[in-house]
Amino acid sequence: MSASSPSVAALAARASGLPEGAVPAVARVLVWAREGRVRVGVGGWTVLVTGPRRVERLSAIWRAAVAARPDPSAPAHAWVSSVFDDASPAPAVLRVPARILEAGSAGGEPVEVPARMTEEALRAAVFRDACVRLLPDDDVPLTPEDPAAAWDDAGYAAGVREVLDRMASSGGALGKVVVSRTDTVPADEAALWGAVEALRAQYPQTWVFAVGGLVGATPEMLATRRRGEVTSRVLAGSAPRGADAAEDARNREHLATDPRLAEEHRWAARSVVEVLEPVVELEDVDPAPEVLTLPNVHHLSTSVRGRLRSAEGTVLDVVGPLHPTAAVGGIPRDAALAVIRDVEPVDRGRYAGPVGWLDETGDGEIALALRCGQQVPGGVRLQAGGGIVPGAVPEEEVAEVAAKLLPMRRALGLA
Ligand SMILES: C=C(O[C@H]1C=CC=C(C(=O)O)[C@@H]1O)C(=O)O
Repeated sequence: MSASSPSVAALAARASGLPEGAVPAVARVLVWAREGRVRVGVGGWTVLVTGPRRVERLSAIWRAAVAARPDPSAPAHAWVSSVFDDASPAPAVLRVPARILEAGSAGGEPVEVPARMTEEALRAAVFRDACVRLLPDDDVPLTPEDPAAAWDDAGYAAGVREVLDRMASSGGALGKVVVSRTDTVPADEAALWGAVEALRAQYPQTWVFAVGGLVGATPEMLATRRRGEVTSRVLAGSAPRGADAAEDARNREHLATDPRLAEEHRWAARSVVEVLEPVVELEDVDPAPEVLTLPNVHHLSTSVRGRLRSAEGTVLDVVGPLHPTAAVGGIPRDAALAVIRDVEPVDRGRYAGPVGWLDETGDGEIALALRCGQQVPGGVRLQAGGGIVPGAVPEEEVAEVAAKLLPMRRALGLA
């Protein structure tokens, strides 16, 4: 980031037309940032969706709203953040800002991103769906929190053991379950804005986002769609960063060669390839993984790319059947989901759900909401998880999740 590029909070204040020094609430601002470029959206409308097939319904609502506008070909832009589990009481969110500003790494004046939506068009798009609420502003109600229900380290280790027991008694039917935990910390608005800035500066390889108070820096891209081209970045299998260069190289080498981690990764990559293949002409149906090194952790990473077989739909229609991938759910998917619902003490809400943006053509970028925190009354609920496969060691899993919580803890000034 260049010294002359504005902070995200300053950009949001400017987009909101606030006086010098005033800053809007994080939960009301939309952010999407990567490698020095940042977009913020403010004002506009909020669509809240509950019930099944939320990602596909968000796509249908967006397409209907675009088509219902006076000029359906004019630019339009929305942010989305869906829940991990369709059974969650928390709503999926479609935010349509009234104003969008973008700033680049080269500095210079922020530019206005043209976008035109009307309340009438959104009303026309949602009126048939009884499980949808259209709010006439930028408010996304925060869900109350019960930190007493959350696991501590010992609770998480016990949860991992429970999952390993269930795998053993499944006779091999249950191959992988991603288990996650929460950590609710106090944070005010200034700390959250500071976190957005710190994540941008420290994790340029990730996508930094804020939607309805869910703030994070995710390294995992479910799907991008751009003029018929689709890409996906699958992550699964992790190793800690070393304390020095030699230990770091050993950890990286272990990740690149360990058969259990390779198997865990292959499952996750296969689950994405199998879902995409019917709708995307893939360049390679058996792509090889690489090691992605982030400041806090190494990951096995596979890039999948190809061309859409049909121009219909939106990036959310690509994502709907993919979610939840084995990187956040497990294998087999439904059995793993049932275990997650049963074992985890706190509903995931929008953690590990699809998060990103899309435009009037249906193009966009939808990542997985990982390495993030959800603003709750008085603080932020951080959440991270890890893939559990037979042979996993609970204490190592505790350490892995701590490493994944670190970006947010550090960004909030807590570590
Ligand atoms: C579920 C998370 O990470 C997933 C993504 C990458 C690597 C993972 C792993 O190695 O277990 C997880 O599947 C999380 O960060 O909360």
